[in-house]
Amino acid sequence: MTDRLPHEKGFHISWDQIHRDSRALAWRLEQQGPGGGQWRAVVAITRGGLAPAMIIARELDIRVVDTISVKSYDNQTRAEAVVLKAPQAEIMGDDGEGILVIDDLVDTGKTLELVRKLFPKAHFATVYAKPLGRDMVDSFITEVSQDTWIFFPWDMALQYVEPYRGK
Ligand SMILES: O=P(O)(O)OC[C@H]1O[C@H](OP(=O)(O)OP(=O)(O)O)[C@H](O)[C@@H]1O
Ligand code: HPA
Ligand SMILES: [Mg+2]
Repeated sequence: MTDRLPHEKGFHISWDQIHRDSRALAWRLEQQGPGGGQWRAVVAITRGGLAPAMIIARELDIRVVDTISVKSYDNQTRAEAVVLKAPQAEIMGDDGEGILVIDDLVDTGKTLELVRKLFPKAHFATVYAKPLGRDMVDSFITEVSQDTWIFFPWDMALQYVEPYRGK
């Protein structure tokens, strides 16, 4: 299945912004570990979840960090989500209880739906969320509208722009 979603607006996130928003998410997650204690591990949904997961693991002093690789988009075109690499079975346990699964954003929710099926008791957190996928995530920081495409700093480069008052 593939479908092309219209994205009327762009939301451009700087490194500074994702750092601040990921820290805010870490602080929100601090009290929510199993029994109010420490999370057993952080699992990043690669690739987009890697940078936020690193910041969150650092803030919460979690040293066990693993990844699950899910691919679901080619540029702005959505395709069926597939797991390309699973996290270590000993880390995840039977159902993911006590594990913090981190992604940069939830859009349609298909990626998280797939990971949730595998680890139903994990806690799912994203930095940004769109309305269609919001119910798939347990914690997030900022919501944007469904017709907004979020541009992350790792996908962008600084470049010259002409002055507003041209020649
Ligand atoms: O809620 P959904 O509609 O499933 O979309 C959200 C997912 O899509 C993007 O990943 P992508 O599959 O593009 O891979 P990437 O992280 O490697 O860029 C994003 O990083 C999320 O993981
Ligand atoms: O808005 C988005 N931005 C970047 N990657 C994405 N993957 C799904 N939605 C998005
Ligand atoms: Mg991703």
